[in-house]
Amino acid sequence: MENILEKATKIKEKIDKYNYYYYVKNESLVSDIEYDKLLKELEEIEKKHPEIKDELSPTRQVGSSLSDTKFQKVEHKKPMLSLSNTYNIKDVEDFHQRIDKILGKLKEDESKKITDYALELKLDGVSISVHYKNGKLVKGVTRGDGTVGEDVTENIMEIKSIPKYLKENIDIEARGEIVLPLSEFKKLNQIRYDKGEDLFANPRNAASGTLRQLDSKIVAERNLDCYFYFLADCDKLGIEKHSESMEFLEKVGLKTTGVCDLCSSIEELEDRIRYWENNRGVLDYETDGLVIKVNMVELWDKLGATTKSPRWAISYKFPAKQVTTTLKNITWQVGRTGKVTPVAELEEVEVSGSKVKRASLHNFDEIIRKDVKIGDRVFIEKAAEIIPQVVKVVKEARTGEEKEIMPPSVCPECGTELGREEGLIDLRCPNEKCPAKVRGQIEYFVSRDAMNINGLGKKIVEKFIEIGKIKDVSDIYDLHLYKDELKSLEKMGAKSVENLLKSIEDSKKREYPKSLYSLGIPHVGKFLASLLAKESKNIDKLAQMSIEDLLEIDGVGKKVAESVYGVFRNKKFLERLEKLKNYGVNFKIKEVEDTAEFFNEEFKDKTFLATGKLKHFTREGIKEYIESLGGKNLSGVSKKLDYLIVGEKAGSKLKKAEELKTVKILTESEFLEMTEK
Ligand SMILES: NC(=O)c1ccc[n+]([C@@H]2O[C@H](COP(=O)([O-])OP(=O)(O)OC[C@H]3O[C@@H](n4cnc5c(N)ncnc54)[C@H](O)[C@@H]3O)[C@@H](O)[C@H]2O)c1
Ligand SMILES: [Zn+2]
Repeated sequence: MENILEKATKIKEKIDKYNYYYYVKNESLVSDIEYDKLLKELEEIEKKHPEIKDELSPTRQVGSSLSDTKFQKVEHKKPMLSLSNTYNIKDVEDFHQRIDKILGKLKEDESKKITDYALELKLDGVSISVHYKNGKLVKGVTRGDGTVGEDVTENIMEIKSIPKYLKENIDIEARGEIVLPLSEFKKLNQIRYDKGEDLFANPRNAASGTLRQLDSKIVAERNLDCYFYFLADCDKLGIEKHSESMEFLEKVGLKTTGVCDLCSSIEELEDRIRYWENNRGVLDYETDGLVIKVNMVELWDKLGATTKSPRWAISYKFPAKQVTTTLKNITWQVGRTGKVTPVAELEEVEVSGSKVKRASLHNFDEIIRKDVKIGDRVFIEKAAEIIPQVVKVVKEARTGEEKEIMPPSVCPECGTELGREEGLIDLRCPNEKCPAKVRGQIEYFVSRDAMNINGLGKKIVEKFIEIGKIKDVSDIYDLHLYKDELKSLEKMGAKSVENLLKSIEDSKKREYPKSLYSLGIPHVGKFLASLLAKESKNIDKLAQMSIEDLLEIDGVGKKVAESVYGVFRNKKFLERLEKLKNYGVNFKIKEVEDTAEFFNEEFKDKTFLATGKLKHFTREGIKEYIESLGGKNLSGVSKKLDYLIVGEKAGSKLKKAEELKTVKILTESEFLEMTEK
């Protein structure tokens, strides 16, 4: 018993501290998921041991104490509660069962057992209650501890989406969520980063920190936004359904998210949950989940509330995007350009539904700016399909045992002394033969958007670099000389060797934009590679272009022009290019002539015109076909015309061609015969 009490007290102390940081200082010491777990743990203990329950337990309290607030306190007419949350469909089902049960018990309401739900986005910001009198904005109050909030009227006056006047002269209280749009959040953190200030871990902390500023000018600068999700006393306005309240809010000029999906079964709820799990990425604000509400307002009172949350609503939380973990070590990775990047080695955690052990830190400057040390508790984030990033350090969690991170002075792969290019913050290995660089270059060269060579995995590349058979990307095209070595590699059967060699051989025919991209010219990504390929037609021409020529291409800026100009004056690059060309790798745009699948000498550079009604082609279709065979289309009959294809009812054009005598006249079937040669 003693133990349980001690345990509960310890958890409470922790939660109180987290609450204080979260609600008062607008900072998170742990991720939401860890916080929620801790709170659940406390709830379980209290359920099993009701005797230790106390009124001040965080399981019964909303928010955090307002004892040292800088704002005037205002009591809410009706408490502003929290929401109980779930992370899975099973809990949503339980919620639905509970409601059904309660409503079932209310015999007189049997006829009203309408459990239609409204499903909304749960915006991750700060809640606000706004009051309008006679249509005029008079007050804005934060949720505070649920009973009493902070008067932030002056600040909300600076938020454009909270209108000073409604479209109707009415008295209402509406509640909503103030958020910092993602685009604004990025801007704000960039400014703070440039100034060397601490970063906000997420838009919620930034929104809360901004709203609770004493200086309303700062609020005005940050472009907060607000979406409403609740209309108090809507029944007095004759509104029966929550969804109708939302329409009403819009009508009087208060913005909602516009998402209020009506569902009448668990299946429908599940369907919408899945939908929003996959599609929330398109929104410019952070959503941490969905809120499911009983739509009939009349039922709300019947269902009631606990001291902390209503029983008629529940939040369904999405898998956490941000979690905290311990940074165990830093390793240094050498990329294809020689850039040496710090990689955070983490205690494994689950984030956005996948297990993560490593995160990127970009460069040494980032370590300094974020003040990262080995042993730190760090927030990491994994947004859709992006490599996890270290967001920030929890400095309050430091014990004093953390170790300073030192940048390496030599390349961890080849031992060469590292340098910094002028004006650049990145450390670089200058050794052209650095195995890590060659490895990175090959990985890039064979990748799908580049040469698309299949079967050349890391292991093979490492092995061949080790035995000295690959020193440069171009050496890939000599691999056919080492069939035996390839076959001797683990898991490489004769068939896979054959497939690999075929894939290497096929890559020589890769289109010019792709082969150009494969060269890994700094700043030339996929788009620029296609643009440069299109403009230059072949690599020799590109090599001759001056910086001015390059700048003339729409879409090419100074950085790219200098980079392209530079590589074609780099001996090592030119040597590699020469080797690749000698192996037969394609570096020119395939003109129509040679893209022709059925390349046909008779068509090459010959001119064609079709007239009359054709049986097998439309007018456009035959033109395309001619081009695909290497021919050219003319629009009129002249001495330049080589062939006139005549269909039914050919008229003046045929006559003219007959007169000229230089034009060969073909029927449609003669033309088709010609293509089959
Ligand atoms: N990381 C930390 O240290 C820490 C500390 C305290 C709280 N928290 C997080 O905050 C949560 C508790 O905070 P809370 O009480 O604000 O609850 P909550 O944020 O989980 O849910 C309630 C709030 O959701 C908001 N909301 C957004 N859209 C809504 C909509 N359509 N309808 C109704 N409400 C909507 C409202 O502001 C409401 O007050 C915890 O579960 C935890 O995730 C984290
Ligand atoms: Zn090196």
